Amino acid sequence: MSRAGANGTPQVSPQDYELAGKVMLLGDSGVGKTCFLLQFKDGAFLSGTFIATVGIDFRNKVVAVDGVKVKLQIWDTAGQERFRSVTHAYYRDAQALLLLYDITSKMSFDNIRAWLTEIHEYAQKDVVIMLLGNKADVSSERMVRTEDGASLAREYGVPFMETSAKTGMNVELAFLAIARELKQRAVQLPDEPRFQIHDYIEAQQKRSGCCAFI
Ligand SMILES: Nc1nc2c(ncn2[C@@H]2O[C@H](COP(=O)(O)OP(=O)(O)OP(=O)(O)O)[C@@H](O)[C@H]2O)c(=O)[nH]1
Ligand SMILES: [Mg+2]
Repeated sequence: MSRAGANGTPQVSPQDYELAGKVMLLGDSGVGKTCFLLQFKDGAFLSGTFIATVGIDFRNKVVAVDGVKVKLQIWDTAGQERFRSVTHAYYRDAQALLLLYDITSKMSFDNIRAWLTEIHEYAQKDVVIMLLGNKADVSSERMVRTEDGASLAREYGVPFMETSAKTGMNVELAFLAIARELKQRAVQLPDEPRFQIHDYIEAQQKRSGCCAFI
């Protein structure tokens, strides 16, 4: 996390935000990373032909956390194996990683352990990780049970949610939870209780009447 202006980018001027953090989207090709980012950025879903990301791309979005503007610089990586060496180079700069699988693809879920091994190899030790089971809207083709996602996340001590880049379910919550965690790390007041990302997600999901699986 950096103060505004320390690593300003051309797309958002420094006065538009007070803190900045880098977030990376990871997971197998086709799990919905690009759609997840576009849903958050533009509130739109691109259905139809799947166009696999080549290499890496990023988008900025500024969100407000308790009156503090946090600029999330979100890196959308290619899930295809042949781009791995390109994306590895970016892990070290990331403060947060959203790791996605597709609930309709057992293989994408089985590969999560390998992704976590890569993360431990290449990312910063204190990186914030969140596991997301995407495409929750296609329940008829579900191949991964919600409990299995939740128990894998528990095993690794990371928060977990099912999401849909199509309907927008839990998309904003995932990014807001990350922004809040990054803000708390950057501006921790002495008497302020430590922010707990798990508790925050659970409370937000209860408020929205949705499902907490963390
Ligand atoms: N029903 C449904 N389809 C989705 C969802 N998210 C993505 N898709 C579809 O899944 C396909 C792959 O989505 P992408 O976002 O391009 O996948 P990706 O993870 O970026 O793939 P790579 O760039 O190759 O790593 C597309 O055809 C999307 O329309 C979702 O939440 N629900
Ligand atoms: Mg993509």
